[in-house]
Amino acid sequence: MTTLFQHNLQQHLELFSRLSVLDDSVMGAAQAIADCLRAGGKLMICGNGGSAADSQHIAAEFTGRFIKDRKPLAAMALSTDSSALTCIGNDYSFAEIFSRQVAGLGRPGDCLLGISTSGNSANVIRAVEVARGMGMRTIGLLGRDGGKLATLCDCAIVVPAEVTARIQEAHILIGHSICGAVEQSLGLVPQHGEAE
Ligand SMILES: O=C(CO)[C@@H](O)[C@H](O)[C@H](O)[C@H](O)COP(=O)(O)O
Ligand SMILES: [Zn+2]
Repeated sequence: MTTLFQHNLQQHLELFSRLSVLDDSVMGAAQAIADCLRAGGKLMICGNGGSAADSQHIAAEFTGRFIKDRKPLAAMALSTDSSALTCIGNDYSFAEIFSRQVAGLGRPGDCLLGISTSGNSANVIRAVEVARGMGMRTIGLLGRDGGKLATLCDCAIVVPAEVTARIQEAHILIGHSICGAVEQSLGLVPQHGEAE
């Protein structure tokens, strides 16, 4: 009888063994973000629950540091301001908690990264709709069949799995990879494999 941990580990390893199919979409997303930052734009990130945590984790890799010391990069999570979230959720609707921040803080040329394992969270969908209307680039970090966000986003990264926890584990690998690839594209760190 395998333990729950062994079961989860097998699922995780099986999924991760298939993730190289996402190489083009992950590197395409990194290129879009690097181009945005190079032009003076910023990256906004949103998601619910575990994906809210992933949003702030990834944003902090940009503004703080990832692996090596380098200049801060412009990124922000839209899941962290409890006053904005409760005001917008209370006075408007929960579906608007991210979109209203995008409308207030976003600028044409900025990027929005929406994280959703189902691809169907209404507040992430609204944020992407508003961002698109403002001339921002939109990237979906998704799972399952990608949901509604798969067709709505300029770039969709759809983790081919059904279990929310496994999808989230893949999302953070992808988030780290995007951050590293952006640093490389901006010339802030050596290319991987180069002597350091
Ligand atoms: O972390 C987990 C489950 O692993 C949960 O908090 C999960 O993120 C929440 O149920 C979210 O509301 C799910 O939303 P989404 O990924 O479908 O957009
Ligand atoms: Zn989780």
